[in-house]
Amino acid sequence: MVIFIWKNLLQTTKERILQQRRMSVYSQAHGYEEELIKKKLQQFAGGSINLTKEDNGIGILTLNNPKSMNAFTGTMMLELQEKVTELENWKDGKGLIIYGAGNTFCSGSDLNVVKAMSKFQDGMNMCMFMQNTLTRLMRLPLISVALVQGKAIGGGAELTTACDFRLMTPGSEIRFVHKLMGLVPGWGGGARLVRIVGSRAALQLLSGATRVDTERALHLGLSEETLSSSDEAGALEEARAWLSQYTEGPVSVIRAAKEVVAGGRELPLEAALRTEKDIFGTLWGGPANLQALARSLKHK
Ligand SMILES: CC[C@H](C(=O)O)C(=O)SCCNC(=O)CCNC(=O)[C@H](O)C(C)(C)COP(=O)(O)OP(=O)(O)OC[C@H]1O[C@@H](n2cnc3c(N)ncnc32)[C@H](O)[C@@H]1OP(=O)(O)O
Repeated sequence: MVIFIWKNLLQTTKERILQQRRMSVYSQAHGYEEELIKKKLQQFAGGSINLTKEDNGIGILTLNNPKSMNAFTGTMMLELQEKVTELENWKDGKGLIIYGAGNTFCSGSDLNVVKAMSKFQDGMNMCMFMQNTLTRLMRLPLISVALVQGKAIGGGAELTTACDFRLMTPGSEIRFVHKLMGLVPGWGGGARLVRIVGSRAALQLLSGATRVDTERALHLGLSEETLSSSDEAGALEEARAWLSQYTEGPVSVIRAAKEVVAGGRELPLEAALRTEKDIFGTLWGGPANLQALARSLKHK
């Protein structure tokens, strides 16, 4: 019995590691040294990333380092990776809201970490670590929303692009300040921005380090909506209500919808079509499908 449980546990762990690798961009083959960068990031402590999983299937991820405008310390980067793993294993999840504590979103990497990691290989490893984490976040079978209050700067702006949608509160802004630091985005925010706003607008935002206010974000399609609340509790409630219009319904169907879109977003057409067929197959003749067929089929 003990051997059976042990073997099962090993198998599950192995499957999880394989799944994480499948969802990531970089491995050792790309010169990525994950254990080394994790050890280094551990040295820069402070703040936290908190996750609450609500009964309605919506997860709330809080960036919590308000004294530094929620800048990412090393341990926050590590915690973000852990929370993404937890979300990958949350089978009842349908949606995710990411927001920052203290009425502001995130001011990117902690500048103390940036300064201490100025060696080439450290920068490359940190870049690959964050790209892996944010790619896995983007590929979660959850409909995700970045709730932008205050400022989303540098890596904070990049994080918003790893979500399916962005909602902004009055007076908030998104700004890719990398040019002003002699850089370009490194957390995958440049590549994702092109897919959200198109290459011309993305080039303007990166090469101009342009402040994107709520009006411009709406115009560019970077934001879905400007919320009416400016305070944390009110904005969070509005974001929940906005998201719930898309997360209402059976878990299997909502997650499948996200997976089909994620495939369509990233894969060449034929591969996306095959992915869609496979996901369709998981629903056809399933409980949600049969229940719907048994009900009235008029969609008035
Ligand atoms: C490798 C690039 C990386 C990436 O994209 O991958 C990055 O993200 S690099 C970081 C990019 N971000 C910045 O450069 C932000 C720098 N900070 C600012 O421009 C301002 O602080 C701002 C606009 C975020 C907020 O300005 P505001 O006037 O509203 O507040 P304060 O400046 O007084 O800030 C309060 C407090 O927070 C500290 N702070 C803010 N951002 C960071 C940060 N990224 N790292 C560390 N600390 C940060 C700021 O120093 C103040 O602390 P205090 O002790 O009061 O001086």
